[in-house]
Amino acid sequence: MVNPASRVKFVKKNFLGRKREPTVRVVSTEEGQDLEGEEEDIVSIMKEIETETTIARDEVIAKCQSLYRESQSEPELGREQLKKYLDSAFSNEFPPQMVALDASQPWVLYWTANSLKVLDEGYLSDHCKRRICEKLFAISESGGPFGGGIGQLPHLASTYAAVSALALCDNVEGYWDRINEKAIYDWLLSLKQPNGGFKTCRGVGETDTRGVYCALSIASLLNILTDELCEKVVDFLVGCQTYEGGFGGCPYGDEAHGGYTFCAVASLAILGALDKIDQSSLMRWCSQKQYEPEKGLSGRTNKLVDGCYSFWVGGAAAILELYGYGKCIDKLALRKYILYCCQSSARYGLRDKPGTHPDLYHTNYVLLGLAITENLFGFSSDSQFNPASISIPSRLSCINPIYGLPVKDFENFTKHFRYED
Ligand SMILES: CC(C)=CCC/C(C)=C/CC/C(C)=C/COP(=O)(O)OP(=O)(O)O
Ligand SMILES: [Zn+2]
Repeated sequence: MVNPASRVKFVKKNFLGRKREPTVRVVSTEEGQDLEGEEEDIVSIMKEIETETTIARDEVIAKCQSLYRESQSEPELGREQLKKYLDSAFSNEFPPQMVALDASQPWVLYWTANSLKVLDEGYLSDHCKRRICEKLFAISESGGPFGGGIGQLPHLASTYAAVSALALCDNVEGYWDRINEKAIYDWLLSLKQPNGGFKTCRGVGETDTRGVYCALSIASLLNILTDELCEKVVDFLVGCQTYEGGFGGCPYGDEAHGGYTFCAVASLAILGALDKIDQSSLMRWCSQKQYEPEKGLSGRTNKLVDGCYSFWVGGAAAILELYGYGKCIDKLALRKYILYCCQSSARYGLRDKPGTHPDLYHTNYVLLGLAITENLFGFSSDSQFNPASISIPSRLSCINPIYGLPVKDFENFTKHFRYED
């Protein structure tokens, strides 16, 4: 048998490059130990591995529990407050401290418009739809691909956000007919890498599952998904599933994370290749991201719950449910986390967790997560998307979990590019 101390030394020297000494502990697995003793052991191990994150988690738990105790009945979603918050994003200039969003202008449009439409299909006015399209076509007069703002290089993430935002605008002023599918297709092909991934930007830019998802979402919405574009993409994605069951950003060598996992699972769904991965370890991983007593979802092992993973992990779980693999998260518990812990009367908008400020990104993904808790996803016998509603109050628009868009908008947009009505 290998001596545990020399094994640790070997791992440390050859694989980890650690600066801190690892803790070695021999745990007895003999049967017949009394339960009391086991509990004591678990407590002492937990104390020994106290870190900045475990301390922060204790604080989050205390805040969530206090909110859960505050009101016996589940709080309602503050629709009117949210509408005001979202409308104000369209009518006010952003303050200078938000300058970093200059490279994410299509994202801001998508988050805001999508949140309004998930709240209520009628909340996005025709005036706003026109302004969104005008802004996007000012970024790319030729109809795509799109950069993050005027004069910026076309990027997969901003083109994904722009196309998603346009999908919400109901072909107002005929803008859908001005989208340049051919230019977008040629550009997507130029970003393709030999390993099956997509570079996010010509010349510069990283290659990971986010880029794959953006490329496939754009191409499938616009009906330009060809075999050439899809070549080796499944291999790239399959290689991103880690030993934990979730997906990292790149094949063979990345930590499983909710954001990358959503991108991989949604991409595999678009490619009809969910059967190529280990679904049961993926489902176990998704379940393990939901914590008690917080009830929300975290993005990776031993990290904190955050409202946006209601969609990144909740959406991956909804896609698995849609394709008949069963349930892997507790939707009613997630709903509780969202309604009790992600909204506050002090500030409009939805947030990551108690103690953080709301923002447009979290508002969109928390709302998408809440929408997921209101439906059971599945297909009808003739293979049509056929969600069933769960009877709970606060009906949001039913969403397509693969695209993060209301079903109605997804259907109108994709029909347009299939039949050119
Ligand atoms: C379509 C598209 C572009 C999707 C983006 C998906 C997404 C949210 C990716 C997240 C990437 C990442 C490593 C976050 C870690 O943040 P952190 O370390 O601050 O958070 P954590 O502690 O919760 O892991
Ligand atoms: Zn977040």
